[in-house]
Amino acid sequence: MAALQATTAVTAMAAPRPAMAQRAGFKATPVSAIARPTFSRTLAHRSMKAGRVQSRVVVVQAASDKASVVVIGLAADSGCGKSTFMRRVTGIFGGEPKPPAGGNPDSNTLSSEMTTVICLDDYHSLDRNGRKEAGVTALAPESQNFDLMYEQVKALKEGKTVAKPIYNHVTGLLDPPEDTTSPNILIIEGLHPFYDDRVNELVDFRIYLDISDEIKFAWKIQRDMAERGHSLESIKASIEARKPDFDAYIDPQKKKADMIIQVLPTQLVPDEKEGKILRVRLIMKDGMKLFDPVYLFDQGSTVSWIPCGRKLTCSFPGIKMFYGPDTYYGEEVSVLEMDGQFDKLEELIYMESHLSNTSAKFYGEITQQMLKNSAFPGSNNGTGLFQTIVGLKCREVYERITEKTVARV
Ligand SMILES: Nc1ncnc2c1ncn2[C@@H]1O[C@H](COP(=O)(O)OP(=O)(O)OP(=O)(O)O)[C@@H](O)[C@H]1O
Ligand SMILES: O=C(CO)[C@H](O)[C@H](O)COP(=O)(O)O
Repeated sequence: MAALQATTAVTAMAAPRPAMAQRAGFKATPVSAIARPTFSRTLAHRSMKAGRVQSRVVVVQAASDKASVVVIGLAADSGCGKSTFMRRVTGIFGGEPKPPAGGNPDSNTLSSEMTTVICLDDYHSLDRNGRKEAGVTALAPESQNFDLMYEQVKALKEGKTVAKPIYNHVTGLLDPPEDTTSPNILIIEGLHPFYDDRVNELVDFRIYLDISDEIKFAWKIQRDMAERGHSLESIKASIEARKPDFDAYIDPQKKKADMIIQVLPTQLVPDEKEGKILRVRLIMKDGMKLFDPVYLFDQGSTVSWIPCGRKLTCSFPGIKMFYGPDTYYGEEVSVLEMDGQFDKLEELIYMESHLSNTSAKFYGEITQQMLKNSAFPGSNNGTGLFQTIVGLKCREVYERITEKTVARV
């Protein structure tokens, strides 16, 4: 059975974490003033046989003067739009996210000037063959190395460099580790960012993409059948095989999330099963120190709004917005909902002007981001709109924790 065993010994001084900024007392510091780590040396002792990687990884690094690394967690099942979401979020911080230069072409890591996105699939402890032999899915906790995940996310948060394993989705094997340096914003995305309490504690802002079974199925068919040549039966079988572990280990993480984007079939067209028109809900925890929930018209009220008419062009079935307070697993939340889709993306500015607490830095920033990313899936509906708003919230969380100002892009 293939297994990855890695121990990470880290000798470095942890940078102190500043007290959380009070909103009123922000001091603007240019992004260019953010310090980078000064020195890093990695010793990796590896022995590799077919299907088996044993790795002892020692990261030695001098104390970093980095003020604070903000960790954002994104949880979702596979094929639920994490990559698309990440492109929207990282775009808000500027720069083009790229895999590590000159490294493994199958690396799952994407870095830009301010952000690094690591995929938690890299902490699979069993490779594809190992899971097959053990009779477990990739969603099961026994397929993950949570000890290493915790050590490395903690080290990255402390400004250190780590030798992170790579799960190769092409070969299904665990590849030799890649050096990962500490960014300003670390995004951990995957199946289990909030499952292990130690890892969960390190996360500053938790996001969950909750895609209903009907829509997940429609997206899987679209991608795996149309683009990857899989049969309908094999897609159905793969979804069914994953379902018990998804329900047991992935889905419950949404209770721990600060914001949830829930994607459901539309209620505007009876029996619409193709997943083309979506009802999308942004569920936001109330009373959080690091962000304020978005609201429509009047905070705390319950509002239903059909924006279609003279100011917003809508073809059938139109758009219906909803906003109101609710409870979610016993916690107070605010919910913003959009059912339907836009005809003309540039007219989104009309809807944007009725939303408050969006964390936009200027009038029309949401519309500008949506137009910039108009080729991404979901750009004409609530998935793109709410992913963009959550991206702006990521920036707000970063600015509140670090007391730095991110330049507008
Ligand atoms: N908002 C959306 N609207 C419509 N389709 C979408 C949307 N987001 C994703 N999809 C569909 O789902 C597929 C998977 O999206 P994406 O690659 O972003 O997901 P993922 O969670 O990163 O997947 P994986 O973990 O399997 O790599 C896309 O190819 C697209 O067909
Ligand atoms: O759920 C998943 C996370 O994206 C993958 O299925 C898991 O990582 C296993 O990958 P593969 O199917 O390439 O062996």
